[in-house]
Amino acid sequence: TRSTRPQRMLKAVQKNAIRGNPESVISAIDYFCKHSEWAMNVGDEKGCILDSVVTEVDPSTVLELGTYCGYSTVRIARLLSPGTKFITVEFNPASAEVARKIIAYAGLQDKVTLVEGASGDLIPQIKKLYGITTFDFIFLDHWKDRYLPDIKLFEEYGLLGKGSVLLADNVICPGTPEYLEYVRNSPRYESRYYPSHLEYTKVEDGLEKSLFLG
Ligand SMILES: Cc1ccc(Cc2cc(O)c(O)c(C(=O)NC/C=C/[C@H]3O[C@@H](n4cnc5c(N)ncnc54)[C@H](O)[C@@H]3O)c2)cc1
Ligand SMILES: [Mg+2]
Repeated sequence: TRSTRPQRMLKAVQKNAIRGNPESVISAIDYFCKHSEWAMNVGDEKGCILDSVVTEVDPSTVLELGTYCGYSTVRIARLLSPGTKFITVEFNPASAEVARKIIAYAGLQDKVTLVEGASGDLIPQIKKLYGITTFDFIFLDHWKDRYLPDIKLFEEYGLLGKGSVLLADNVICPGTPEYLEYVRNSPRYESRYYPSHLEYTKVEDGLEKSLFLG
């Protein structure tokens, strides 16, 4: 049967990247997306903004919603200090399997806990299951209509602390209007928009960084 795009992306990583070298895995995926098949990774342009925010926050606890193939997982994990707790959530088993292999190929499997499931089911259990009280950094890149309900779950379950940073992909394209309206108007957040482009295209897109004020 025909392979899937994530499987072809994995093949490209295994063929073109150097095992244990996260930079080469990132470059191999970006090359695949630019020259073979577009895929919905955060990409190199927005990826550099992601890198700078992760470096600035230097988090001890990280949550990513929407692992997909693990591209942003690798970008984030390669920057984390030893001992950082990093959970990434993916509900499509096929995507999760490809992501596990790409993360392992980059040599970052010991830094990442990939949880298969839906964010809405997992978030209420994170404290109990993983002993995490609050997240220092959260990257949202899953279904766009889940951003708002999930940030409300973070608040409800006390997973945000003063200074927690949320970074949301695709706030322009595909767009997350309700989420943007919420974080930009809530007195509990200080938000800033980072203009960029939809991965591997010239279409306008950007990231929204929101600081939880407590
Ligand atoms: C019109 C249009 C279409 C597409 C684009 C291009 C474009 C550009 C982008 O950067 C994009 O991030 C997206 C996009 O749709 N991303 C959705 C990403 C989903 C992945 O996350 C998984 N997932 C989805 N909800 C959950 C959830 N609750 N719990 C756990 N995992 C979840 C899925 O299993 C997928 O692995 C699209 C631009 C414009
Ligand atoms: Mg995205």
